Amino acid sequence: MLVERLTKRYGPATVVDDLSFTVRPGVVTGFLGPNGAGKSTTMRMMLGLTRPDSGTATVGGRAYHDLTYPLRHVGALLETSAPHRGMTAVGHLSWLARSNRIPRRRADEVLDAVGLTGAARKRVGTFSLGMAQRLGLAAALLGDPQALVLDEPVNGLDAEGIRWLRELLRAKAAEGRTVLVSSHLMAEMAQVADELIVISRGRLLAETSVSEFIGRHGRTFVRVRTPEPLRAAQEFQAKGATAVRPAADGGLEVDGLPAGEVNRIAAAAGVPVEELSTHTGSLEETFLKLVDDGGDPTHV
Ligand SMILES: Nc1ncnc2c1ncn2[C@@H]1O[C@H](COP(=O)(O)OP(=O)(O)OP(=O)(O)O)[C@@H](O)[C@H]1O
Repeated sequence: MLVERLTKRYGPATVVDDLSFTVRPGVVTGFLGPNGAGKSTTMRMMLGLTRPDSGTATVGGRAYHDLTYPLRHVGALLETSAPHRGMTAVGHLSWLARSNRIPRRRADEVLDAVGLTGAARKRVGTFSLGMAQRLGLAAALLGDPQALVLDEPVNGLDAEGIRWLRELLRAKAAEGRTVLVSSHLMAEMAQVADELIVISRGRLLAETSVSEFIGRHGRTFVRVRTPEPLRAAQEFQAKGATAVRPAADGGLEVDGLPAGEVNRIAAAAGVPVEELSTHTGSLEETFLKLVDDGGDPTHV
């Protein structure tokens, strides 16, 4: 999936601003951004539901609206794609299948895949949020598409549902499919995504792997517990630490030195070390820091 210089304005507000990125097959790509960053608008433009002011979005080289039977190419879950409340789950999926010339048996198959076989004949209006979300995923999977575009699919799922979804997305990527999944839940994204596209105020902040993103923007420090924190802090600072902070538990956080070096410095100074570990900032911290840095792409 290729997004090239997409721009969308609503009145005076530019909600998607000259945005370009590539979503590769075979991996799960997380689409991250704070609320209102423009994720849903971008996904809607990728799916031909919102018209861009400029720029293009293509799937396998074709625009979504050029696909005769789009569900066979791209499966989508959007916040607004709720089926009619009076329909049964299987009725809704059968109707979708018919409209895209997909065999009717796929409705049963995808209901089974999302764990809704028991609710197949219930009216969608009676569904819990989690069940509705599973039905939305079933619709996305219906045409056995090569690409999936899922807007906040975790919404409404319980812990077991989230685990299930994570495995499903990984399995689809492992089959060589293209999987784009948006979320504002960073911790969740860190567990499921391989690649990240980060936007803020409609602009691209980062297009990178999760580990590279944390490595480049995350804060890595060494945590040391010692009965002589003052003397230890002086030693670390004298030997190249860029900062030494007291931690809440009475230990120290040392920036700018690898753990082995911290250990050697302490040993050479005769400072006893009770505990030594390296910490990497979580995706949550990393993301908030990046967005706080002003959302200026030159920071990346
Ligand atoms: N149809 C519309 N008319 C006017 N403004 C809109 C419309 N759709 C979206 N916006 C505005 O565009 C901005 C981006 O919204 P969008 O829903 O794309 O963000 P998002 O990153 O998906 O956020 P969230 O996680 O809150 O859904 C918001 O400020 C929103 O109010």
